[in-house]
Amino acid sequence: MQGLYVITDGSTGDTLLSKVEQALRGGAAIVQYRDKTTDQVRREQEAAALRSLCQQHNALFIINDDVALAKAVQADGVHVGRDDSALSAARQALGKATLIGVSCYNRLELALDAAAQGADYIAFGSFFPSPTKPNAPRATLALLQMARQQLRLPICTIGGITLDTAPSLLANGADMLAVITDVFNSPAIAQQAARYQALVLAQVRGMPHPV
Ligand SMILES: Cc1ncc(COP(=O)(O)OP(=O)(O)O)c(N)n1
Ligand SMILES: Cc1ncsc1CCOP(=O)(O)O
Ligand SMILES: [Mg+2]
Repeated sequence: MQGLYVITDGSTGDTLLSKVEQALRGGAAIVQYRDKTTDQVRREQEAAALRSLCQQHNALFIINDDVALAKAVQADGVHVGRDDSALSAARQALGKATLIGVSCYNRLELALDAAAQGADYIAFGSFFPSPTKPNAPRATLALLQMARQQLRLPICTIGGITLDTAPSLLANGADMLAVITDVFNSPAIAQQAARYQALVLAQVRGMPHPV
């Protein structure tokens, strides 16, 4: 797993679909549906629509928090944090073929534990002040470097990421850049997503080839 990982910004209905479609056109590799409401009917409709949109663009589709919804719409994966289902329960409900991502905040020990329990990727953050989650714990580039050395799993970074800060995350071992505001608040979403994908490609191309 690698590239721009966009997370929906709370938009609903046609606005949501249009914003995600633009991000996918720009090259987003992964889309997470993050909707904190309890409107189950709308949530299921939107998740199903986003799933087909992602399929059309060969992007992975991940559901935030809700293991049952991920199962209902056959999403590619689910993302869980400390207030959500345990990784073991999510794995039991979803099986081996579904991706499970785990939030590890600023704690390497959580990531090592998640890796040992079979997580498919782990996420650290917030790396920068986040307009979406201003009180999120702050992670450092030093933590990211250590995690890169100790973990074989794909590493996702999140929190206040912009085009200016993204290169520092990629240079220190991030595989994925999870972004809400800097993509979905952009007046030109597709172009903004394409700029992120270009940064990821530049990093991959600049990396020394394994011997
Ligand atoms: C890719 C990614 N990383 C971290 C989070 C945060 O998850 P969590 O701590 O469960 O907080 P909420 O997003 O549920 O408020 C995420 N969603 N995605
Ligand atoms: C869900 C989440 N977890 C830590 S920061 C964050 C929000 C990231 O959004 P933004 O890109 O707007 O800072
Ligand atoms: Mg959560």
